Amino acid sequence: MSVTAATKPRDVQILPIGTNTTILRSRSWTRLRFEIEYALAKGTTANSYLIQADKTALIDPPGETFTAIYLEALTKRFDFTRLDYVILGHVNPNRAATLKALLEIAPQITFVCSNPGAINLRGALENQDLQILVMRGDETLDLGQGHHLQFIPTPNPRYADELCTYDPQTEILYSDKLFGAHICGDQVFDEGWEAFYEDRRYYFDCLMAPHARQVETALDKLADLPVRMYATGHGPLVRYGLIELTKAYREWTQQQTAADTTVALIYASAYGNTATLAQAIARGITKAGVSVESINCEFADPEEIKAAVEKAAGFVIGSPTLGGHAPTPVQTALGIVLSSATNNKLAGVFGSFGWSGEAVDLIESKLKDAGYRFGFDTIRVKFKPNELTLQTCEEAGTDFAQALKKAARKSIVARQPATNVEQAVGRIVGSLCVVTATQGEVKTGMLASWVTQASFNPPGLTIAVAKDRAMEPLTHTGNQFVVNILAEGRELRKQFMKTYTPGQDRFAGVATEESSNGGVILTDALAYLECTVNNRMEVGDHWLVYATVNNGKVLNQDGVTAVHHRKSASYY
Ligand SMILES: Cc1cc2nc3c(=O)[nH]c(=O)nc-3n(C[C@H](O)[C@H](O)[C@H](O)COP(=O)(O)O)c2cc1C
Repeated sequence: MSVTAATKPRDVQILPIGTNTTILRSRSWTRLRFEIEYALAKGTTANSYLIQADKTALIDPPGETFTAIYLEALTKRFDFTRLDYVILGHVNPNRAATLKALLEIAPQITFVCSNPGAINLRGALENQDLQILVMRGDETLDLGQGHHLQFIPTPNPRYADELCTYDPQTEILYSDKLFGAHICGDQVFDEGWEAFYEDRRYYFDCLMAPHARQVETALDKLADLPVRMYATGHGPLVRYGLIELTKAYREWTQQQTAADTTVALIYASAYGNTATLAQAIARGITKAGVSVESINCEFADPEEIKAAVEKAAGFVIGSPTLGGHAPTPVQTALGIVLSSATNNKLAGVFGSFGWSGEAVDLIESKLKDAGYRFGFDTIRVKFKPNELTLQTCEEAGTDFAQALKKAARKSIVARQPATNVEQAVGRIVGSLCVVTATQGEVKTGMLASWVTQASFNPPGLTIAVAKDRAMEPLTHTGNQFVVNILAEGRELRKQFMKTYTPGQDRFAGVATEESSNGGVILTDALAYLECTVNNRMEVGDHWLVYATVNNGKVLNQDGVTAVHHRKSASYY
């Protein structure tokens, strides 16, 4: 049997990367969890580092799915009685099992983390007596032989305890969540870094864009360090493309902070489920060109919440239900929202619950009573989200953003007549197609008329996909889709011109078959083409997706290709 990503076992890859410095990459070849940041399904690596100078420090041991194999790999190369410090870029409950196991074999460990990290750590390990060195920004840690470590707190709403570590000996910045990517492979460094660009951008869009302001502050704090390498928490290390990636992070954050329309995304999450929903909603909003100011109300002060709500065109509140209530920080935030948000702002509510879900009901009813309009139907998810609930969240976020953009356009100008250029460009015609794609349980389809043959050998085509289309996440390099070319006639066209609610089945009532690449063939189409995405290019408000055609067939020999005629380039 051949070893594919789906069957490849998890392992730990070990390599020296600098003086006295080793990386241990815990590799997961398949999608790790149902969180939007893993949606490209390329696996990931949890990167940990070992610095062995006069003193020894271990940075960021992995989560519990790796506890056994990670410790086994380390035991073969390292004497645990020599381990002095464990440095944590952030503390998440998932790491607790590994840290507890480490403490058992090396009880002398001193943990090194930020102040909020220390609070999380004592909670996660259920131990108030841990030895912890708290790094607030000015303190350093000398491991000897030039490894005089500096620490830079880079907090954000999702990881309030984030801490970067800089080693002047090797000029390595241990950047935790910053600059990462979810990709698994044999390559440790980023030679040929352009190939990772798409994944890094997607990772940024999911994880960084909703708190671009804090990312900008982090970039400012890190700007003066002479860094030779970003030792990231996930994916290949950044060495060759360091300058370009730093510049790209600046540009991407500025795109967010400069956007005209903002949504305040206010939430709390005790166990991470509501935070996962928040991230998917944020992704849906930002991909439609509206920026998100995300606020974790556990760590935000009232003034910050008030300012974000006043500035925003809409707000979305998320809460878990704990003991029949919304947690106190959410109740406080709701009070601030009700007293500071005028009721022409668009509202949305979501949350994870276990059995009764009172928190979401309470927030929804208070907002309704206060007269707010809702940008999507309230989202209630039982415990952990799955692929479908995440898709629903993403699409709900996009609907929310589109409603805001529409309102903003209306308030500026009545529809302007098409310009000469728009009229002329509008005369370009394309055949009318329905592009369909499947990933796991998610099936989607969209009407497209910007489909063009692009190459003959291999047979290839381009499709322009608007950035806010539901389909967009399924059109990344390596994804497969089917182009169903429609025949003249309105039936199929009508089905896909409807407006769909988030997560709604777009194929209900339509005759379909499964294609050999797992996609959806519309049996009543004129022809279909099975394609694999080869490349994508950012072109203004669209992604231009180049795909090669692996298979295809004419289904209706007598039909004529439906063509989409328009009067102007400014609408579809
Ligand atoms: C201590 C505790 C109390 C809970 N109380 C409720 C409850 O009263 N009603 C309910 O629907 N779910 C309850 N749950 C389930 C949580 O709402 C559920 O685990 C949810 O996914 C947590 O979301 P979070 O990960 O964003 O914190 C409770 C869970 C815990 C741990």
